[in-house]
Amino acid sequence: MAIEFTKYHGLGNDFILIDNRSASEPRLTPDDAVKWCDRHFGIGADGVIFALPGQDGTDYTMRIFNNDGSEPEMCGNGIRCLAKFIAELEEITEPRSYKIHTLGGLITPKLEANGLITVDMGKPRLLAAEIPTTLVAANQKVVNQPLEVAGKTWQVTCVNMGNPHCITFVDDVAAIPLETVGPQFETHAVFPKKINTEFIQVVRSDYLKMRVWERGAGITLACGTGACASLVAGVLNGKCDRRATVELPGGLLQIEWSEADDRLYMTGPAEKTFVGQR
Ligand SMILES: N[C@H](CCC[C@H](N)C(=O)O)C(=O)O
Repeated sequence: MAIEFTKYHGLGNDFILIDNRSASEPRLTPDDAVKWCDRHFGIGADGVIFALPGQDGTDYTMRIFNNDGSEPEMCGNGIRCLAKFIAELEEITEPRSYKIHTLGGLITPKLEANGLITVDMGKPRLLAAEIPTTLVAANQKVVNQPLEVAGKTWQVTCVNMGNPHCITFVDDVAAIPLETVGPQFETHAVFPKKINTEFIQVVRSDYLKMRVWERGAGITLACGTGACASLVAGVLNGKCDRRATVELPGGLLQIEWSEADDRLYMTGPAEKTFVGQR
């Protein structure tokens, strides 16, 4: 039987969204996700996102499969797309928040009157055991630590935003050979659950430029959890303010790491591109 889907993107980080409210398990398997995400033989996407019934008092549950079939804990651009998708399913037009259960914890996106979505992304986790990584002792933070990748020593900072991130500050993000170094970071032995890798150029203390190699998806045009992790890394290294614009190849995100509650807040768009069935 054909399955309906809606295609969304958050700054070019694109997803196939599936209405999964009638079942507690995703309607597609990880292998299906690989086929559906193929940009030549399938629909084409960075991942598949399922709107499942809520649990533990939440409105909904989000599960996501990367386009390699792996299942990450969280997705920042994806949860903005999910919020808009749900509002469409519920025929809601006025601003409202949703409590979403994810494998990375409770995440709360809020539809704003201006069409943007502000997401409470929760608190960063900074200890090596929480990333996870074996780069330093389990109870230590990973800030500005040397890591050998592709024959070069990089100074890295690691942050978990539900999913794991490794951030490196560089003078010119455009000069980074992402296709070469990305996979070698992703599968490095010090990251037992693999890693998302962000390269950051500090333009001003309130403006960062970012490129990303995503775990399970490769080069994407934007990464919401990565933008949050990168701002945290910038603050930890004394390179940026707690509120900054992050410029990604797909567009801009506004990120704040609240001093008051230690939580990250991300504001950005989500756009519907088409509907279909397969
Ligand atoms: N590939 C990521 C999940 C998607 C994250 C990204 N698209 C975002 O917007 O946060 C991972 O395996 O952790």
